[in-house]
Amino acid sequence: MKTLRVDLPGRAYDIHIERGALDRAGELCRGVLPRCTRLFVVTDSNVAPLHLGRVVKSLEEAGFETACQEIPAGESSKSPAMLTELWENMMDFGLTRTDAVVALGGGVVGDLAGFAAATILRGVDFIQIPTTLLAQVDSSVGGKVAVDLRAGKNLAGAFWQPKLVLMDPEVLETLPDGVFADGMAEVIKYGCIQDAVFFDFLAQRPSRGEIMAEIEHVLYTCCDLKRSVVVEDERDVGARLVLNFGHTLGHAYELAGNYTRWTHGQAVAAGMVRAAALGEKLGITPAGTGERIAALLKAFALPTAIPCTAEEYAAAVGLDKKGSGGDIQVLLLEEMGKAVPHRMTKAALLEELK
Ligand SMILES: NC(=O)c1ccc[n+]([C@@H]2O[C@H](COP(=O)([O-])OP(=O)(O)OC[C@H]3O[C@@H](n4cnc5c(N)ncnc54)[C@H](O)[C@@H]3O)[C@@H](O)[C@H]2O)c1
Ligand SMILES: O=C(O)C(=O)C[C@@H](O)[C@H](O)[C@H](O)COP(=O)(O)O
Ligand SMILES: [Zn+2]
Repeated sequence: MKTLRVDLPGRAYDIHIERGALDRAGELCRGVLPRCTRLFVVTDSNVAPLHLGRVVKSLEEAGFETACQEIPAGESSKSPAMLTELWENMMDFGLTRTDAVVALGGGVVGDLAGFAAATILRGVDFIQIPTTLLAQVDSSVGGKVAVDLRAGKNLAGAFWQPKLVLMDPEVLETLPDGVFADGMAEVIKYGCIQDAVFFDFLAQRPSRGEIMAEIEHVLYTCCDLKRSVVVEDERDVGARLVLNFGHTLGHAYELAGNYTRWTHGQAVAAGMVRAAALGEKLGITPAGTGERIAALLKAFALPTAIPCTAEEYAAAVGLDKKGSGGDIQVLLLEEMGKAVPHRMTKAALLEELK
């Protein structure tokens, strides 16, 4: 069992990593929600049959009254329409300001349920129980919650920190290989942006079996890296920007695939390789860095290039939250393990991407 503290003033919380933790969800939630009587649990159609029963049993044994909403699995559920449905069902359940929302699932469930928690009754407590590798190493930590709009990804959202992140590495055993690989894209991202030693550690373990043999170390390392930047810059204006490495172009690839062709992890994988190539061309990233990243991504069958038109790049660059006016901050690697924001005009970036 390992615990990390996200030490934000007034909003500090633990990331609890423990095999079998799903069966302790009740007592662990009770520890951070002493006055709560009702829990509204959001999960999806794949996770519900696999893991929901154990969680609800444990929550009810700890004295919580529960209601569960199972959303259809997939990115299309991260929508304003689904958010409205959640709000209405929360009120029908009788949720009050001292009650809470539980997100049991991957990044889609976490982002959607988290935004519902941030907004219902002007904000109620929220617990993250991430069940994908991506959600465990990235989306459940740091409080970015959102839904997608027609125009693009994560365009309506909030910063709303959970009261607890409870992760059970055993739930990763039921993941399809492709979903495990999506998580590896964000795992590899941490090596690229913050920790060259961790990148080498991953490069020496280029398979699901080898990563799972060290899973507690992997989860702890990624969450610790994310925790460190979130504590420094919760609102994503400085240090936290590094977590967006590969995402400006990644969001363009998700858009190019109409949010169905490519998963977030796949799009980020190709986005990191393209960003490394851009950095190499601009003389900021050491030659050969993109190849090293691509080789590791390929070991997990992740794409290293995704077709995208100039219009799709322009649309995504225009919506990127790191942009203001005609400028954008692109994350580039100064060296393996060190990402830096690089300010350039949107026009110059689009020219480079041609
Ligand atoms: N908030 C953040 O900081 C942040 C960070 C990274 C990504 N994201 C968002 O996260 C989303 C992607 O998350 P994701 O990759 O977890 O996708 P996802 O939530 O769609 O989950 C992927 C698939 O795995 C299934 N699944 C989940 N847990 C399972 C389990 N234990 N066993 C079997 N199947 C399981 C799901 O039903 C789904 O079909 C994107 O919307 C992305 O924008 C947010
Ligand atoms: O937590 C962060 O900060 C991140 O940027 C993590 C990313 O992996 C994640 O995909 C995030 O949702 C992207 O946010 P956005 O601000 O680019 O919408
Ligand atoms: Zn991401």
